[in-house]
Amino acid sequence: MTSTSTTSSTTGTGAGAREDAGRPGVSGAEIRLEQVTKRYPGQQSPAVDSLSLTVPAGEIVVLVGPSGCGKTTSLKMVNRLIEPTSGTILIDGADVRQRSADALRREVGYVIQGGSLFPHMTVEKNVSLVPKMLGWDKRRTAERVTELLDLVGLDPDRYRGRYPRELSGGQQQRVGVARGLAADPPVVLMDEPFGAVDPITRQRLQDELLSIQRELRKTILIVTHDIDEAIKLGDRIVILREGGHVAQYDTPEVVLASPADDFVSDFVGSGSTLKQLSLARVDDVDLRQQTTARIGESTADVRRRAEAAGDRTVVVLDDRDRPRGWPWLRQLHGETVVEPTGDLLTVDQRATLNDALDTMLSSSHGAAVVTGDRDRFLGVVDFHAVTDHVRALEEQAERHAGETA
Ligand SMILES: Nc1ncnc2c1ncn2[C@@H]1O[C@H](COP(=O)(O)OP(=O)(O)OP(=O)(O)O)[C@@H](O)[C@H]1O
Repeated sequence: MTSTSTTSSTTGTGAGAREDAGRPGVSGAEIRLEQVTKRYPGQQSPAVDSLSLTVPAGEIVVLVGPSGCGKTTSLKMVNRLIEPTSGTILIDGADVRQRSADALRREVGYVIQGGSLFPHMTVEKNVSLVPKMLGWDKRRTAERVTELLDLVGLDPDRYRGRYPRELSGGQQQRVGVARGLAADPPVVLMDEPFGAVDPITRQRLQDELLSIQRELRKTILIVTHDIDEAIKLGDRIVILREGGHVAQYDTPEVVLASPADDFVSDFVGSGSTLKQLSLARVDDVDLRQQTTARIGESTADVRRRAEAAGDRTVVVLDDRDRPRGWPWLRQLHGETVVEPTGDLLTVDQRATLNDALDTMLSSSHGAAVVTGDRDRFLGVVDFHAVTDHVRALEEQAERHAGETA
């Protein structure tokens, strides 16, 4: 794979992108910007100057760069919240200027920082806004709300009637994501979607977005100023410098390993082993198998199974295979397994090893439970897995240094 760094014409270069387009399971549509310029009235130089960029269908592409480099302007031109001064933007090959407002609403979801929910509307009303504008009937809209709240990890019965002020920042952001996905658009634009929440919630929301994307395979264009977020979320990242000029557009691996120039390497920071942990995902390492138990199951049976496997803990699952607790055997009292209390720290299989490490450090188990689609249990990631991975990275680096010496 090669890295591209050109300001005039930039397209995805990695192997995965093109092969995905049109493949079953990909519901996204390609976005193409052709020499797009935005000159705000009264400004000497353009905010975005002749930007050309192709976002392949079904991928997450992240626009990242210093403040004022034109990220938000570029994003908002895609759904015409800002009109370009010149140039063309195509979605699925067709010019966005030819689309009616309704067509754009259907095709492009929009998520911004904090969810920006209407405070006087319930969660249900907020999520139904676009379907209503598109004339969906009540039943279809209500079903869609249920489906979406479930998808973003909010119990529909519990949350649909609540007002935004009755939700935490992270929950409001989840509703914002649900609203952006409401009309099932092939393209979703996100502007600093997780900027307004604390770091742990941010990590969870990022994991959830990756998990949702595994199911939906939309084309998602995200703006952030946080390079770690870009590395974690992006199939590809676009590093912009002032004036919306592309400094580099490539996969996070290539950007980290071979920054196009000093601007990129300064922006990305040094390629330490820890940063490399942001590139590896939990599902890149071997998960430890772990005895599981069901709520209501005989405690004696569970204990026998765990002891036979040499486990001192069990992961308790609900009827949808979602982890509910992670007690030590000595904490299993009574005849049957009950819903455990206490901390259960989970990470999504697409979480980075960096996030997993953070989670493990705050767990009394020195490990974290790994979940996949719809929060289903997959196994356990522990320090051994991370240290093995670091060792492999170091060996690889030494070999590389040996070859180039
Ligand atoms: N409505 C406007 N009128 C005039 N100039 C504007 C307007 N909106 C943005 N700009 C200017 O255009 C440039 C790009 O702004 P933009 O918001 O796209 O950058 P950004 O990379 O998203 O920045 P940040 O990370 O700080 O949000 C900046 O210099 C900004 O001052």
